[in-house]
Amino acid sequence: MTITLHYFDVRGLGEYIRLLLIDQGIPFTDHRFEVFGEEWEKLKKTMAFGQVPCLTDGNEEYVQTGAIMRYLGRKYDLYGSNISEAAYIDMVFECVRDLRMKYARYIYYSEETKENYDNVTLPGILENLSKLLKTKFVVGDKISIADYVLFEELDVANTTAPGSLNKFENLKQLHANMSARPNIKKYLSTRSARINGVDRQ
Ligand SMILES: N[C@@H](CCC(=O)N[C@@H](CS)C(=O)NCC(=O)O)C(=O)O
Repeated sequence: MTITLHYFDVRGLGEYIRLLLIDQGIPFTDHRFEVFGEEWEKLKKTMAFGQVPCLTDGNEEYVQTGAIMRYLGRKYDLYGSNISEAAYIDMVFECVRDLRMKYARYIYYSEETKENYDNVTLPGILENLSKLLKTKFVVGDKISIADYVLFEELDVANTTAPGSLNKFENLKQLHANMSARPNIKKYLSTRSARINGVDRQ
């Protein structure tokens, strides 16, 4: 079965999925297209909710980032060992999604100033995430879908607000651990994609 990820040529929500597939050494086609370009306008009409990311696996087609990540998590054993671990993974996952939502509101709709985002919103959520991260990975020493989303958002924070992780030793350590994983390290060394669909970060 061939897996294809359809997403814009930016990191955005698609990057969580790319990181998981790359880290796990799962072959896939990384189908990228220009943000709001001609190809997208055609593709949009075929998408269940008119949005991406979209993952096809054989004849099946999945949309909604959380659904795709959980599908891959279940398929490749990256979703904890029991329902309690899965719930913890979901807690972190949803907290990270809240952070992305705040970032999106700030970057796309200017709902807050950069100063407020960097000094109040971002550190507030990082503090919550730091409290949730008690072990090497989100659940013990086994990687899960939550580690990929957390890593991506920490990396975004580290780029858009340099130094923002400094107060949170465990988040910094997770960022370092994830960056050092061989497949991720190789990918990061060549990645040039923008973080989002607009020109500022
Ligand atoms: N709830 C969806 C949101 C997906 C979403 O907002 N996709 C954006 C890109 S990140 C999109 O497709 N925008 C283009 C459009 O709406 O035309 C998810 O989590 O996947």
